[in-house]
Amino acid sequence: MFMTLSMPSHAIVIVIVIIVIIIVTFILLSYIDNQQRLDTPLHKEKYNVAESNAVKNNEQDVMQPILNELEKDNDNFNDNFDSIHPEDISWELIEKFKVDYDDHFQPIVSPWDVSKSWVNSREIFPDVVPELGMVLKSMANEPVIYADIAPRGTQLKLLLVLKGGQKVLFKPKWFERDQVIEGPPYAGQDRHNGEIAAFHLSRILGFRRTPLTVGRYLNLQTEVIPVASSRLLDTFFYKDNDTCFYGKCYYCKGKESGVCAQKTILEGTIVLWISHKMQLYRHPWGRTYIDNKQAKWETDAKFCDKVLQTDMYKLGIRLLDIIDTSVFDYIIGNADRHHYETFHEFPDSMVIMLDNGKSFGNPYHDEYSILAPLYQCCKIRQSTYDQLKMLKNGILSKVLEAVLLFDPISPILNKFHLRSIDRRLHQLLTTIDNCVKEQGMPNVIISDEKLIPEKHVET
Ligand SMILES: Nc1ncnc2c1ncn2[C@@H]1O[C@H](COP(=O)(O)OP(=O)(O)OP(=O)(O)O)[C@@H](O)[C@H]1O
Ligand SMILES: [Mn+2]
Repeated sequence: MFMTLSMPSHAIVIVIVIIVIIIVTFILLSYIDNQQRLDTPLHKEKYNVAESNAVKNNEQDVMQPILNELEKDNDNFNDNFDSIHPEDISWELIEKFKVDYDDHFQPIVSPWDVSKSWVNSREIFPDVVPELGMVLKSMANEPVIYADIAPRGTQLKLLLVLKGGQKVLFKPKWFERDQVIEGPPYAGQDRHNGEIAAFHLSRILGFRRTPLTVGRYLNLQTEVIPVASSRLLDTFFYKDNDTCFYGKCYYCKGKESGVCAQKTILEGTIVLWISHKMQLYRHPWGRTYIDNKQAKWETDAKFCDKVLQTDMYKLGIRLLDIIDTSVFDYIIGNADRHHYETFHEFPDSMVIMLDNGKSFGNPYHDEYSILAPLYQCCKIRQSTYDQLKMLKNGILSKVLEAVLLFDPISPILNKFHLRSIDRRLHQLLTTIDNCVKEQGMPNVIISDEKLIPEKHVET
C-alpha cells in the first residue's frame, strides 16, 4: 500500500499491466492445455511391455473372478465348427452382406452424393444397401485428383481427393497378413487390413457406425506424384527401386519412418471421409499412456457407478454406445480407443467407430480389459445382444471370411484371426451371462425402445 502510494502513477500502470499479462497468460495456457488434452495425440510409444504388465497385474485384481470364470469356460470352448447347427444361417447372412464390387449399376447421382445421403445420427449407411458395392468400387477405382499429407493423428496416412471431389484417407500397408504384433495391446503401427475387416464386422454386427472402407493398390508414380501437394512431394524418396514417402504425422520422423511401395505400387486402405462436423470426447475408459500411471477404471471395479452419475452417461444412448464400441473393439482387438467422436449437430448421435487401425494385431491374445465398460457396467443393448447370439458357434467368422473375399486386396484376415473372433464372441456371451446371473435380465439387457435421447452436457 505504502509502496503503491509512493510510486509514480506511470509505475502503477506498468505494475497493473504486468499483472494483467500474467493473468491472461495463465488463462490462455490452461485453455491450451485443456485443448491439447483433447486434441493432441498422446505419447503412446513411451510404453514398454513391462509397464504394460504392471498395469495388467493390478487390473487383473479387479477382474480376477471373471477371468477365472472365462478360463474355465475357454477349456470347454471348441472352435471346430465343421458340423454347424442344422439351422445354420451363415449362407443367408453371406448373401445379405457380400458386396458386389463388379456391380455395373449406374446411379443418376454421383456415388459420393449417394453415400452422403445415407448418413444420419445413428448410422453411416443403412442395413440393406444395394448401392454399397458401387460406392466401394468407386473408392477403389476412381482417379485421384489431389493428394496431400493427412496431418491429424499419430499414424502416417494420405488425404486424397477422388474424381468428383470426394475426400478419402489412405492408410498404407505396414505388415504382412501373418505378422503377429507383440507387446502392449496398442502396440505397432496401423493394420490397414484391420480397418477393412472392422468395417465389414460393423455391418455384420449391426452397428454400421464405421466409415466405408475398401482396399486399394495405389500407383505412387502415376496416381499420386502428379497430383501431390508440394509439402507431400517434399517427403518422397527412393530406396533401391522402390518409391517411398514419409509424410507428416506425430511419429513421422523423416526417411526412417517412411513407407515404401513395391516398386511403385503401394497397398493400402481407403476410408471414406465423413464431412459432418464432429465433437471430440475423452473416452471414460481410455488408457493413461503415461508410465506407471493407471486410469481410474483400472483400479476401481465400481468405476461405472461414477460414470453413471455424470449427466452425459446417466443410463442412456451414450453409455450403451460406449459399451457397443467396447464389444466391437474386443472382437477386433483394438485397445487404443483413447477418444471418441460424435456428430456435433445431432443430440442423439452415435459414437462413431472411427479409426480401427489398431486391430487384428495378435490373434493369440484376447485383451479382456477392452471389455471393461461391459463387465463393469453390466449393461448391453438388446439389439446388440441378439445379434451376438445369432452369430455364435462359428457363424460370425464364416460370414466375415466370405464377405472379405470380395475386397480388392483380399485375403484380409488369416485363419488365426478368424478363429479369434469366434473365441472372443464366446467370451463376450459368457461375460453377459455372468452379468445376467448376478443382476437379472431386465437390469442387464436394455431394450432400445426404453432409450430416450438425452440432453448431452459437454464435459
Ligand atoms: N473417415 C473419416 N471422416 C472424417 N474424419 C475422420 C475420418 N477418419 C479420421 N478422421 C479424423 O481424423 C482424426 C485422425 O484420424 P485417425 O484417428 O484415423 O488417425 P490416427 O493417426 O490413427 O490417430 P490416433 O493416433 O489419434 O489414433 C480422427 O480423430 C478424426 O477426427
Ligand atoms: Mn489410430
